[in-house]
Amino acid sequence: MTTAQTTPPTVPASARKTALSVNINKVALLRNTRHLDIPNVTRAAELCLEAGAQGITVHPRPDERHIRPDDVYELAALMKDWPHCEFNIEGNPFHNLMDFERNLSARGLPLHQCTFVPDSAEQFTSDHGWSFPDDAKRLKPLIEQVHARGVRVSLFMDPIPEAMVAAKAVGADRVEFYTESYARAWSGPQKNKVLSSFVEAARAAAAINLGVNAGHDLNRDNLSEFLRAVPGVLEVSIGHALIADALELGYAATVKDYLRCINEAFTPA
Ligand SMILES: CC(=O)[C@@H](O)[C@H](O)COP(=O)(O)O
Ligand SMILES: NCC(=O)COP(=O)(O)O
Repeated sequence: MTTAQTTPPTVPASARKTALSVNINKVALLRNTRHLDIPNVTRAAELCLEAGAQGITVHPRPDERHIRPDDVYELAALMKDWPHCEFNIEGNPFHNLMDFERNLSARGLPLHQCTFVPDSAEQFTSDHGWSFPDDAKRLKPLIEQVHARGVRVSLFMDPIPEAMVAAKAVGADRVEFYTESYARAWSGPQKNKVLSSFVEAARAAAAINLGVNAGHDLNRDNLSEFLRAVPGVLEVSIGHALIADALELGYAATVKDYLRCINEAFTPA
């Protein structure tokens, strides 16, 4: 029995409150502009966890523009002190992601979730999900390898209802909805139309017991409305806007305000 296939949750996904996983890529980006280890990435993660974040996410890109290999292993060591919180690593499994997953397992360091993202090595930022059926055959064995080491697999996906069955068929435990289209539409007339695609995709995922995460360009303005509308989101991973907010408010106050936004979505209107 792997972690990925552990006993189903006692609380139905639709009733569970969404977990906040803080992506700390941008702390590393700032750190990398000097040779001083300021700001310290691990300390940033610790402060976010102390403030109530339920997880930490990193996306160690091949060009090491922000998160570097040492950050991954130091953060995993930190997570040993936070057994009820999760460590999520994002990346392209055909680049460097599998090496991190294998090495963490070999070193006995915690890793709870791998999020497969189809980014090219030099991509500016993540901007699309996996394509089915094109990607199915090559993804399936990698998902099996990660499962064999007891780690959950989430596939970064656009909110396409028909694609949920294909994601489940290749063995994914969850999908992570790429939410940039929602963030871009949030202040305009297309918001509800765009939001409905996420609602339909979430319903399609729930119908086949496929978990739903979400992330990219979520912030304190758009988060509550998304979670109130889209059923059963288990985890949001938020980095860019949250770290920008923390430059103004500090990590602790910022994390608590994002948790407030999440709680607001689960509070009857
Ligand atoms: C997969 C995704 O949408 C983001 O988590 C991604 O990690 C952002 O990467 P950058 O922080 O390099 O823009
Ligand atoms: N998977 C999304 C993530 O980890 C952070 O995305 P963003 O908030 O930095 O856009």
